[in-house]
Amino acid sequence: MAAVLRRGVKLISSGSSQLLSGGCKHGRTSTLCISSSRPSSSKINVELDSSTGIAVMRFQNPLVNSLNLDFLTEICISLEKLELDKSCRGVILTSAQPKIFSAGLDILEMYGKNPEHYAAFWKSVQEIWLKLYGYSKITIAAINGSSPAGGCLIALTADYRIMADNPRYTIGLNETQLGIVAPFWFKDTMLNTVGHRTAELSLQFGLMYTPSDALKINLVDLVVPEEQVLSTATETMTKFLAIPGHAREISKSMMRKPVVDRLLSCRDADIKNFVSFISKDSIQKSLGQYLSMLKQKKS
Ligand SMILES: CCCCCCCCC/C=C/C(=O)SCCNC(=O)CCNC(=O)[C@H](O)C(C)(C)COP(=O)(O)OP(=O)(O)OC[C@H]1O[C@@H](n2cnc3c(N)ncnc32)[C@H](O)[C@@H]1OP(=O)(O)O
Repeated sequence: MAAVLRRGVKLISSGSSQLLSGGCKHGRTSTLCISSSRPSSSKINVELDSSTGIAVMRFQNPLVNSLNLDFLTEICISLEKLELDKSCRGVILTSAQPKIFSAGLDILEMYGKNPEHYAAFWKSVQEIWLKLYGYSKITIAAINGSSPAGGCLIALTADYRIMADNPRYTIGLNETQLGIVAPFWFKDTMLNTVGHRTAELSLQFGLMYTPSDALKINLVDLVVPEEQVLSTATETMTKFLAIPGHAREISKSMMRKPVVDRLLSCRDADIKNFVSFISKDSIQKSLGQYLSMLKQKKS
């Protein structure tokens, strides 16, 4: 998978992404950059500081980092590469888009399409969750904007969540507000983070929380001024990295594996369930109304 381009520079190419080691310099540290072979179309940017082993993965899928099939696939491929790369010890997930961490699943992937498309899309949603929730390396979400539904799920898979202290930003699993239902593995991820009662209320009402409220229910671990989100994430990563890696990794797996295994044991059934649910006329109608509401909000 890796090809040596010149001394200290390696290229790993898969799909639309390339991984260059030692190819860029940022300040005093040499970094490893992943960018698209067609830079203008890349939906993520990854920089790995080879001196610390910390990678920063920035989501850059305009306008709002909505998670469509291509974007999910690109994130997954990059995560896989980083997981295989021995020089990477942890990944910080953040956004390059202003004010938005991720708008969640791209509603257009779930609206007005055929069952084959819904199945392929849902498989990629499963894939990203399985990859992130079961990720062997440390992940920290540097939440520098709003993060509804699938965006919240991505943040929830991280080992630690740091959110920008801006009351305009909200985070939560708001699926019921769209007339849809967070599947059991979204629910389990929430439950394992905030506890049963809070998850139950949160899911039924589709609650979105401001950073300070999210902190109160442990949906995020830390709220810091916006300009400090990334530096705090790096400091926190350093603390994680001080723990013997093998022991930390086994502890993480012990907490998460049963939940991961639960989805692994019924992936096909879960896809069938999603396709049948999302194809219902009533659900399509709800999604259509929600999309119109989003558009009207502007006018
Ligand atoms: C039984 C179980 C079985 C399984 C049952 C099924 C389970 C499904 C689980 C679903 C999980 C999800 O993530 S569902 C997705 C939930 N996501 C949301 O509800 C987010 C909705 N969006 C927002 O709240 C806002 O857009 C927000 C992200 C905060 C940004 O606000 P802004 O004012 O900055 O920007 P806006 O003007 O609103 O948005 C900019 C443009 O992006 C579009 N846009 C915004 N969010 C979008 C999205 N998620 N998908 C597509 N497009 C989106 C808008 O329509 C605009 O399009 P133009 O007008 O064309 O420019």
